Amino acid sequence: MNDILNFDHVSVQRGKRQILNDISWRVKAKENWAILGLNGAGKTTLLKMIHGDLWPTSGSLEVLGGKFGHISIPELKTKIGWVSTALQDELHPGDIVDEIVLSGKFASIGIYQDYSKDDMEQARQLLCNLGGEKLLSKPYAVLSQGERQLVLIARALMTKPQLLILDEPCNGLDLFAREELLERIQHIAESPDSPALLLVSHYTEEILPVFDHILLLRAGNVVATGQRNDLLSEENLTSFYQKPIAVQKIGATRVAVYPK
Ligand SMILES: Nc1ncnc2c1ncn2[C@@H]1O[C@H](COP(=O)(O)OP(=O)(O)OP(=O)(O)O)[C@@H](O)[C@H]1O
Repeated sequence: MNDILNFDHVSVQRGKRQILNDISWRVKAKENWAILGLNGAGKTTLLKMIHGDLWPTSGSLEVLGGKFGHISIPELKTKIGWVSTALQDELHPGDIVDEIVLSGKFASIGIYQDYSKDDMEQARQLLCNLGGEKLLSKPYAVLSQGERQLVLIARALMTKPQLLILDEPCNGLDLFAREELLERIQHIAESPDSPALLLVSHYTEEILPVFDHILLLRAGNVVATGQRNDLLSEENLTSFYQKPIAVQKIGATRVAVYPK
């Protein structure tokens, strides 16, 4: 089976600024990864590259078995689900939820192609599976932040992607909406045909156990990659953030961290 991602000495430079520096990172099939890094570490740049929105300045990158330079980027985009609050800004307030979900089939913002009854049924089913059945005919503008995220996840799943990117999916959610969304994500991860998941979050408590691997990114450099349980220790995170860090267990499997 192909790797999901294979970064081989990838760097990204803008002007004189090195945004990502010599990244070598492999994500194998069936692995789910979380990326941790402070503001400006380069997480969004990394995600944009995976999504084909920008190219490495040097090094070689393979996404879902296709090497950049040899693959069709529009085709790649249909294999990747993308959920981010930044995407919300691109939607039009008047768009109706079913159309937003359907647009995922074409990896576009509006619907520019014909869709079938089956597509419509799939969109409905995806929203129902996420608990959003009541949202189908609502305009996007009236949805709560949590509901908007559900719609974006349903949209991202329309093409049955091989990789689902969740860029700070809990941004702006209240305590309970966040737990609900995390439960939905857990549910997706546990389904037999789940895509590989890639999560970016600033908060370790959002890194569910299904995210079995972690990448620590600091100032454009990969500081560490490894198993979730190994990396989420006080010692590792103190060394990563370069400040004393306390790690507090939440329940059996999750942890919160804060500066000491
Ligand atoms: N096109 C560009 N030209 C110059 N600098 C850029 C460009 N794009 C990003 N940067 C810079 O690269 C750094 C990394 O940006 P990026 O958005 O990838 O960080 P991030 O880890 O996603 O941050 P945050 O957590 O705040 O979203 C930032 O300092 C940003 O200002």
